[in-house]
Amino acid sequence: MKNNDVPSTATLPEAGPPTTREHFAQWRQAQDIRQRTRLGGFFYLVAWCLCWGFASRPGMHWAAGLMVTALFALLLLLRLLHRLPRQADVDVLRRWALVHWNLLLATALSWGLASSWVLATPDFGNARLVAVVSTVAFATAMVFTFAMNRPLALLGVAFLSLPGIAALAWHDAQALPVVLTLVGHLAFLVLALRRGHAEYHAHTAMAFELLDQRERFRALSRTDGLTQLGNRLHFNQVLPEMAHQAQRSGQPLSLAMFDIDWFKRINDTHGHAAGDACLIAFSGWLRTAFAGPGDVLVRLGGEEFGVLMPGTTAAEAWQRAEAFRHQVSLTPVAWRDRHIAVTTSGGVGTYGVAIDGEPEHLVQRVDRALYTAKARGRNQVTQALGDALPPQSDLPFWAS
Ligand SMILES: Nc1nc2c(ncn2[C@@H]2O[C@H](COP(=O)(O)OP(=O)(O)OP(=O)(O)O)[C@@H](O)[C@H]2O)c(=O)[nH]1
Repeated sequence: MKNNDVPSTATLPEAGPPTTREHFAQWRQAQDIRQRTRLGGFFYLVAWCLCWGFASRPGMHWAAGLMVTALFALLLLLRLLHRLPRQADVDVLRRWALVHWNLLLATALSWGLASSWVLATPDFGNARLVAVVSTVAFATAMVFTFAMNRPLALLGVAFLSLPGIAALAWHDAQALPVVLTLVGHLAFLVLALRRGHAEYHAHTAMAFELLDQRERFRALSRTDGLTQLGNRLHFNQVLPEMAHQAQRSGQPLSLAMFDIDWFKRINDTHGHAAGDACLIAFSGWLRTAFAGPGDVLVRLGGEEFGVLMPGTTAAEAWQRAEAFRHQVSLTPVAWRDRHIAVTTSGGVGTYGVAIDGEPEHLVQRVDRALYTAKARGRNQVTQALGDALPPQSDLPFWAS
């Protein structure tokens, strides 16, 4: 971002949600998957332990049972350990989601195979009911929790349900009503997934619209409509941040304030539209003259402008302001068939914790310097009291 523009929708704070539609959708999906996957792994482990523990002859299958327990414990651990990357771009998020989906599908397939073993093995006795009920619960949860990715959720449901249904149909002729009920439930889940998927993405799109509009309004509320520079609200927000940053980094932070001289006279002589043209031209000159990295330009109100220059010493700031003033005095504003001569007065100051304390004090010092420049006859730049004056050798030739 160029700092002389107010923050756009593409420049949210680091911790905020992404600001492009695709990035936001991917970010939100990853967040939802991460949040919704937390408890899932526990349920599979618990359901398996119930099946195994309530088998009528559990001792017969201790080795296999233990291995399945270890498998679900491992999958649970992997799901918990697979954390979301911070500040990730779209591709990183997409890859993360894919890896996590693989863990979810591996868990679903493991459950499908384990439950089919339970259902096909008479030793498990009443635990077979636990397996059927758990399968129904897991498949339903898969549809309602992970509807964001329809094909993968469908695959998960198939992994969870089909092995058990096949085992029941194959090994137990009396289970036909149960099999039919499970197939009916499966059909309901497919339909529910279709609707849930559409609703999930509609909701995400709406959330993005709201966020985007909020950012647009925020940027608009901080932009001056005539010059498209930041406005005073923007200035009031960035000044303390930049002062704090300067304090932390030990780098200087300078402020220049400019006021167009005899602006009322320009309005009265050439009309309000000509005055507006001067303000627009003036802001364009500011953009050209103060295009340093991190420079922040604002229209403080009326015909008054401010420039925050991070990493700029008092002497450098004064030189830049003085060079700008000189350039303005040489460049008339072309408006219709006229050339309107414009001059500006300026005040310059550098933030110092010892002198200023609060950044607002720097504004007062620079404002006073600006009024001194006006009082001394205009078309000049004055250094704020408390700042070190630039050595004479550093002054440009026209100012010495
Ligand atoms: N065209 C135009 N005029 C504006 C705008 N905002 C403020 N003004 C005018 O700017 C003028 C400012 O006049 P003053 O505050 O008296 O200052 P000045 O005439 O520049 O005199 P000094 O600052 O003392 O040199 C007023 O006439 C305002 O109406 C604007 O957006 N467009």
